[in-house]
Amino acid sequence: MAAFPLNVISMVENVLHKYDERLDQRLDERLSDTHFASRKAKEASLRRNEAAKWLRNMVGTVGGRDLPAEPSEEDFMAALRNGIILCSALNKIQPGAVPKVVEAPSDADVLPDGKALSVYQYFENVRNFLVALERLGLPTFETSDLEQGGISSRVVNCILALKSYNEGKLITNGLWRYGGNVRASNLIKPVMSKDPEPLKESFSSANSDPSHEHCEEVRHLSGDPMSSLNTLVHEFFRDKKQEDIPALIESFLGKVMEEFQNRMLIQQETVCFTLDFNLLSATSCTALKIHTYDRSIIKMVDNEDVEAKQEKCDNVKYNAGEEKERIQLLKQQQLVEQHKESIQELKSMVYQTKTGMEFLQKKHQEEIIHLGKQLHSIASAASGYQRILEENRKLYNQVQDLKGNIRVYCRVRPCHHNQTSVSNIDEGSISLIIPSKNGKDGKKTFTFNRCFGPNVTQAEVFADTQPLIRSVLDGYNVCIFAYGQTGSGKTHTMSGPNNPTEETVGVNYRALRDLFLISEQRKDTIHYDIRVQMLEIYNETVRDLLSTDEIRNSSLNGINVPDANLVPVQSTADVLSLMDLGFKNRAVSATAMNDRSSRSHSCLTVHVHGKDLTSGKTIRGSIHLVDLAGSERVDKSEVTGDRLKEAQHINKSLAALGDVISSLAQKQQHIPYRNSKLTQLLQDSLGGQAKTLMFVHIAPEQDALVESISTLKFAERVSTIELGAAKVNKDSADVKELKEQIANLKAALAQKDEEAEQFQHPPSSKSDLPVLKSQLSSTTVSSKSGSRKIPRDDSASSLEV
Ligand SMILES: Nc1ncnc2c1ncn2[C@@H]1O[C@H](COP(=O)(O)OP(=O)(O)OP(=O)(O)O)[C@@H](O)[C@H]1O
Repeated sequence: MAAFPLNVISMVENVLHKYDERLDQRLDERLSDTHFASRKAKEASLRRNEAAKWLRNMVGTVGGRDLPAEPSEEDFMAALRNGIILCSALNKIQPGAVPKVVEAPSDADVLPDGKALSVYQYFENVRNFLVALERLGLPTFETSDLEQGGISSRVVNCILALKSYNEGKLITNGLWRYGGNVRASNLIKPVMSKDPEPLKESFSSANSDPSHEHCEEVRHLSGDPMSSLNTLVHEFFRDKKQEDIPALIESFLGKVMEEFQNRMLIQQETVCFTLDFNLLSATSCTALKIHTYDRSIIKMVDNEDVEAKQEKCDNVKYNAGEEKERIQLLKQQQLVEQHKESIQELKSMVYQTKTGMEFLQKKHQEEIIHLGKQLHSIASAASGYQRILEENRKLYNQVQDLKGNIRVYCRVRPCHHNQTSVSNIDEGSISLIIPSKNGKDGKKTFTFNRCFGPNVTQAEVFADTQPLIRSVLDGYNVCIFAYGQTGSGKTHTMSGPNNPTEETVGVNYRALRDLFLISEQRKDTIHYDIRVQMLEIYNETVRDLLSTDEIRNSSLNGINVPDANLVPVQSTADVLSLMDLGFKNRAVSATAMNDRSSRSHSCLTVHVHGKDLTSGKTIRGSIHLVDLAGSERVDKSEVTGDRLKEAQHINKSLAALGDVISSLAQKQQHIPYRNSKLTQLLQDSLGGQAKTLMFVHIAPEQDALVESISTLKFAERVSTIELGAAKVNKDSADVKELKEQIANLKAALAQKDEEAEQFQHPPSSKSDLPVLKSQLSSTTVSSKSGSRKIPRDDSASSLEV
């Protein structure tokens, strides 16, 4: 039984070691992170350095080789591998512990195969060292731990235990006990045994160990600190039966493990607490060390002197200071790590934001392109809308053409002073402000085919008139006349201002220019004969403005003034010089209201006779460009005498025009064309199958409001007149042939007349001739002028000039 204790201790250590490993493993699992691993490695290197330092102090240079102060794990193991340093250190502490140390060979002794000697040394020295340690009850290690891949921490633990043993020996003067409460290092790291065999095997091996008695003996002799535990165990098992021992050991170990668990729990809690402050293993070790040292010191107080205690305290404080520095360093490192992590996070946020921005930019670009496309389609839809509006207007005009209504365009000249009576003008309507006595101004709106404001140019006004000019060359009768009170802009529209420029020239000039342009374009297919007539109606008398001589009354041209001069023209310039002549002849006199006011109605008529060069068909068209005299209120114009008479005539003729228009509007049977020369002149254009356009003019000044309203009312009535669809004045080939036959007959008849006159003096049958002449008179073509008289409706009797 006496042989058991050592092996029991060893077994206890094995069990504790296993248990400790399990605890470590659990802790490692809980604390498994890279920081912990690195700190563990640091801790191991510190411990290794501590062991190396102590060995250097103890043995100095061995075999000419110096152990490095801070060796790497590999260097450390290599230095200890031959066991010389270890044995030397142990012999210094416990002289003779290793009786024979195989020294390192000198260079000369080195065998060619140096490895063989090295293995021998290693085996002998290390084995002896471990046996000696075992005898001292100190933790040992496996010989293989000194090899590469061995557990170096066991070796370090062993050396540090030896160091503690030495220190304890010094302090307690040889009474230091390894193990029990005072074995500080055991609390930090439980002692490792070289032999973790199962319990039963340990027993049997312990039983068969022949050296146990010797060990016991040595322990007693050397004052071995294990002796008390051994004695205790020995005493405990002395009276026990052999077969009960395993059960007893197990119960004993159970108690030991319970105690160990409690201690480990404290360690674990300390580690966890330290973890909470992110100061992992270093702090826990430090805390445990301090705690252990403190406990050691407290225990030592009873037996040790104050000096030793003080030294220990200093040691502890020094260690604590070092640990504090280390903790601070770790804290800083951790802060740096945290900052690095934050920077990393920020970087990833910046990257994400950048990516987001790029995505948004891309999306915005796509949206802009999409919007651009939409805008484009809206713009084209808008232009399409404008085009449709324009087409609508044209269609409306075409409908008007088909219905034969007189087209009415309203034009407002610029206001001569600030107060205007016109509130609004848009494309088809004009609104006038109607002041009322109660201060609430009213508004009256009039609708026409087109309305032109004060800023509309001459070209824009003519643009809507242009298609009518083409119609003249296609064989239609067209009448454009300007109506409005005196000074409202009639002459400006029809002729332009005094000394007109290319931009300001009026409808007359533009119409004629177009006529010549189109006739020139068609000259290869149609030959046009264009003649101009210029008349005025002054005080109910029709005057030929193109004749300075007496006006002949001989030509019959299918117009209402057959005897007026019809002057052939080749170009616009010809027409302009004729117009000059006509204006000079026109009766113009100054009035208080408008010093350019013409006191007569003027009418420029262009007759077009076209002959198709291939078919021989002929067409006749004409255009009347009429500038009516201005209506005026006699009382307002302050005229007397002749001027009063002129004004009365003008008003009378305009009233007659109004009557004709209202009769036409009411579709009456009898239309009073004959009531004035003006209505007679315009008869074809008002009631016939012509295309008629009236420019109604408004003076926007407020004092002209009454005239403006009556003018616009009159114009509205005019716009309702249906003329019937316009017809082309075309002669068919048959009619043409008949006309030629008539001409031939006429010539033959004239010839016969002459012959008869020659043979019969005085002719007895002369009375027949007038009858024949009268029968033919309506179809006679003047050989001088080349014009013809077309049979006419009774109501459209010719005007006398
Ligand atoms: N649209 C316009 N733009 C600029 N000036 C204009 C316009 N219409 C008329 N005027 C000017 O107003 C004045 C009167 O115009 P205009 O002589 O044409 O009137 P009118 O109706 O012919 O007069 P009257 O009936 O007495 O002959 C002229 O000086 C003319 O230049």
